[in-house]
Amino acid sequence: MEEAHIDLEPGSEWRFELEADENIAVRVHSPDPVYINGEEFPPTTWYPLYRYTKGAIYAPTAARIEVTSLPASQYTSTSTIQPHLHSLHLALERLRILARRGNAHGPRVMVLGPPSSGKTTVAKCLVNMALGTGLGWNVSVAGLDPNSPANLIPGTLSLSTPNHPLPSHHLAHPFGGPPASLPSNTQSADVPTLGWWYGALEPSSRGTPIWHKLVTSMAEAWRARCTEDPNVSHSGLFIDAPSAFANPATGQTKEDRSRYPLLRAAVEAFDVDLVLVIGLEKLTIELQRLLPQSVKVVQLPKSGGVVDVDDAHRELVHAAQVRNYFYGEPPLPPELSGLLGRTTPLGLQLSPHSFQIGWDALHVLRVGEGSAAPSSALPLGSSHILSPTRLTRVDPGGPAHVVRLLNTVLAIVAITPEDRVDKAEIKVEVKEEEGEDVPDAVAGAVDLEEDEVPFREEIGWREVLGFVVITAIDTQRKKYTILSPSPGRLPSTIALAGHGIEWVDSA
Ligand SMILES: Nc1ncnc2c1ncn2[C@@H]1O[C@H](COP(=O)(O)OP(=O)(O)OP(=O)(O)O)[C@@H](O)[C@H]1O
Repeated sequence: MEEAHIDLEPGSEWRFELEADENIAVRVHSPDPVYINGEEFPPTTWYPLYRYTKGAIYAPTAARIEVTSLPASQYTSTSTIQPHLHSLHLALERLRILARRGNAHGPRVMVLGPPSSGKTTVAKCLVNMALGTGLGWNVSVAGLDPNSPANLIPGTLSLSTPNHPLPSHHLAHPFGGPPASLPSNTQSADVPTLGWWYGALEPSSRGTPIWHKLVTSMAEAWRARCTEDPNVSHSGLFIDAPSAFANPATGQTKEDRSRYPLLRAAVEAFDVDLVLVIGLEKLTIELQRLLPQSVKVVQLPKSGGVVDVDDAHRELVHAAQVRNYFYGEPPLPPELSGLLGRTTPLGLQLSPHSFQIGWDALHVLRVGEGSAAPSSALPLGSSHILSPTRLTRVDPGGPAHVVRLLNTVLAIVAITPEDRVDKAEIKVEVKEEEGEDVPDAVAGAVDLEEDEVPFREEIGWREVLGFVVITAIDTQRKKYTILSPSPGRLPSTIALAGHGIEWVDSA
C-alpha cells in the first residue's frame, strides 16, 4: 500500500469520493485539531473510511494528514462553508448556555434544502460541534427524511439523542446506528434511538394524513424526553428535513391547499425557532414571510464539495442501512486490518437470527390501503367514507400478495388489549408455537378473521419495536422465513408493511 501525505493550508478542506474498491485510513500528524463533519480526529490514530464514502476533512490551521492510499477522486479546496458553520455553532452554543442557566429550552433548528445540497452534512457538523464542546450536551436529532434516514432504515423517521460526537467511517447512518443489544466499551456510533414507520421513501400527498400523525407522535415523544431530562431540553434539537419540504405543493390535499403544509406542520410540532435554508434564496424569503415572526429563517451557502448523489448510490446507501441494522457495523476491511499503530475503535458487529413463522402467527398490516365496495353497491345517495389511515390486512394467501411480501421489510409494533376494537372476536393470549422450526417465535399470538383488522388505527403511527425482513415464503406449509435482529420471540405479532421498502442481502 502506498501511503501519501497531504499538507492542508489553514482554512482548507481535503475532499474525497471513495469508489467500490477504495477503503482507506487517515491519520493526522500535526498538533492542531483537524475535523471530519465536525468530529475532531483523534491524534495519531488511524481513522478508517470505508468504500463509497464521500466527504471532506477540514483543517482550521495548517495541518498534515497521512492517507493509506490516495483515492482516484480527491482534491483540496479553500472554499469551505466551515467558518459559517462555526459562527452558527457559537451563536447556538450561547443559546444553549442561556437555556441551561434559565432552565429554558435550547435552540430547535431545522435544516432545509433541495436534494443533495448538504443538509445532512450541515446538521451533522452542528451536532458534532455541540457534542465536542465538553459541556455535556445531549442534543436531539429528528430524522424526518425517510429517503435518507438518520439512524434507522429507509422508510423510517427517527428521534435520537447522541451524547458523543458521531463518526463518519461509512455511508450508512450519518447520525449513528441504533444501539446494539450488547454492551459496548468502544466509542462506537451507537445512539439511543426511537423509530416510526412511514413505509415510503418520500412524503407525498397520499401519505399526508399518516405523516401528520407520525410527526405529532414523534414530537410528543421528544417533549416527554425533554421533561424527563432537562439537559435534553437545554441542549436543543436539529431536524434533518427531507428535500420534499422545499416543494410548496408536497403534502397539499383537497382540503388543504396552503403552501408548504408539511414543513409548517413540523415547525409547529417541534416548536422550531431557526430554519436554515441551504442555497435557495427564494425559499428563504418565502419562508420569512410565511412562518411566524418567532421563527428565524437564515440562508446558508451550499458547499462546493457536496456530491450530487444518483439513484444507484442511494440504493447502495439504503442496502447498507438495512444490513447495518441487522449485522451491526461492517468489519474493518482486510486491507486496513494490518495497519501499524492505533486505529479508531469501531462499533459492534451483530448476529441476526433467521427462523420460520406461520402465516397465521404474524399479522401483516398496511396503513391507508384497501378499497371499499363500489359505490354502485350502496343505497342511492350514500357514499363511502374511508379513513385515510385505516389499517388493512395483507393476506398472504393470494399469489400476488406472496410476491409482494417476499423481501419486504416489516416494522413490528406493540399492541395492548385496549387497541382491540370490540366487535372482533380476538383471542389475545400467549400462544407457544408448536413444531421444531418456531422455537419461542411469538410472544402473544392473535387469531384474526380473514381480512379483518380489529385494531385501532393508532397502531399505524405508534413508535416501532424493531424491524424484520421476510426472506422466504413457503406457500405449501404457509410459513414465512424471517430475519430478525435478535433470537427468541418476536416482541409482537403485529407487523406493518410499507410501500416497496425491500431488502435483499447481496453482501
Ligand atoms: N464539503 C464536502 N466535500 C465533499 N463531500 C461532501 C461535502 N459536503 C457533503 N459531501 C457529501 O455529499 C453527499 C451529499 O451530501 P448530504 O447527504 O449532506 O446532502 P443532503 O442534502 O442531505 O442529501 P439528500 O438530498 O440525499 O438528503 C454526501 O455523500 C456527503 O458526504
